[in-house]
Amino acid sequence: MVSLGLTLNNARIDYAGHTLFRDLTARLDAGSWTALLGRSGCGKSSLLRLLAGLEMPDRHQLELHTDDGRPLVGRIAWMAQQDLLLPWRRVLDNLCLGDDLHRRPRNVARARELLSAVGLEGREHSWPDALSGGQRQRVALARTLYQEAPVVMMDEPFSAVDAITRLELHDLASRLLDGRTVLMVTHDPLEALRLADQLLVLRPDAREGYGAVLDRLPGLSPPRPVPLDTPALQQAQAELIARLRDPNEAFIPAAAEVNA
Ligand SMILES: Nc1ncnc2c1ncn2[C@@H]1O[C@H](COP(=O)(O)OP(=O)(O)OP(=O)(O)O)[C@@H](O)[C@H]1O
Repeated sequence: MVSLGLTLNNARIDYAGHTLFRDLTARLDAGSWTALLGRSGCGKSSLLRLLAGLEMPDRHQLELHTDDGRPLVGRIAWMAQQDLLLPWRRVLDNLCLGDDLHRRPRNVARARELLSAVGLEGREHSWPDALSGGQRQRVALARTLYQEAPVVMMDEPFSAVDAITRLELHDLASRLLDGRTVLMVTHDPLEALRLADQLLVLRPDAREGYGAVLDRLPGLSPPRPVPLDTPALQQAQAELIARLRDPNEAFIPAAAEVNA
């Protein structure tokens, strides 16, 4: 699969006459992983939905450029906090849902391969209700990968599972999504720092009526995910939390660890 970079300019959303943000600009390099952070209600999910071309109420605007100049439509996979598995379809049927909807032939071998990659070999005929939350998120990850989209948008994909499962999913996602351009909303600074090549932080703009602005912060250097015992990870986590609390706080991971 060919990696695809994106540039967005002049992103704006207004809800009920209130400006959530305007004039936002960002660059998602081909094959890179970007974490989108910010306080609750600042507009992260709305920005993700805008980029993904999902339905937006009220006034909105976006100039989105793909590196190959072709439309992004049909080249995005979406993964949400809730696994969004259909309870009346077995695991394999959930993976192949897109094929069935578009009346395309299924690639059952690939679906099985992906289920095996996420540790669910032999569960293709299970009902979603018979799986744990972590297993269901693994199916959701396999379904995201099955779509073979070069761009993946994820809205708090690992927030509903326990801490250890979350770490396991970081390993899996990082390995399996390698080469895709990923934009992930997360509330978890550790998750952002372990996985992302750059961090985008939405924060309130001091200017009246402007809504939120987007700050770009560098990620830590590879490997991905950054191992938990990396000293720079602990330091960067503390700095990022301080920065999320107060946008004037410095965020300067040790120079040797900076990826930008
Ligand atoms: N469809 C909508 N109509 C009107 N207002 C909306 C709509 N969707 C979101 N909002 C408002 O826009 C603001 C931003 O919501 P959004 O869900 O994008 O924030 P968020 O940063 O993702 O929040 P959280 O971290 O809590 O998930 C909130 O004040 C929300 O109430």
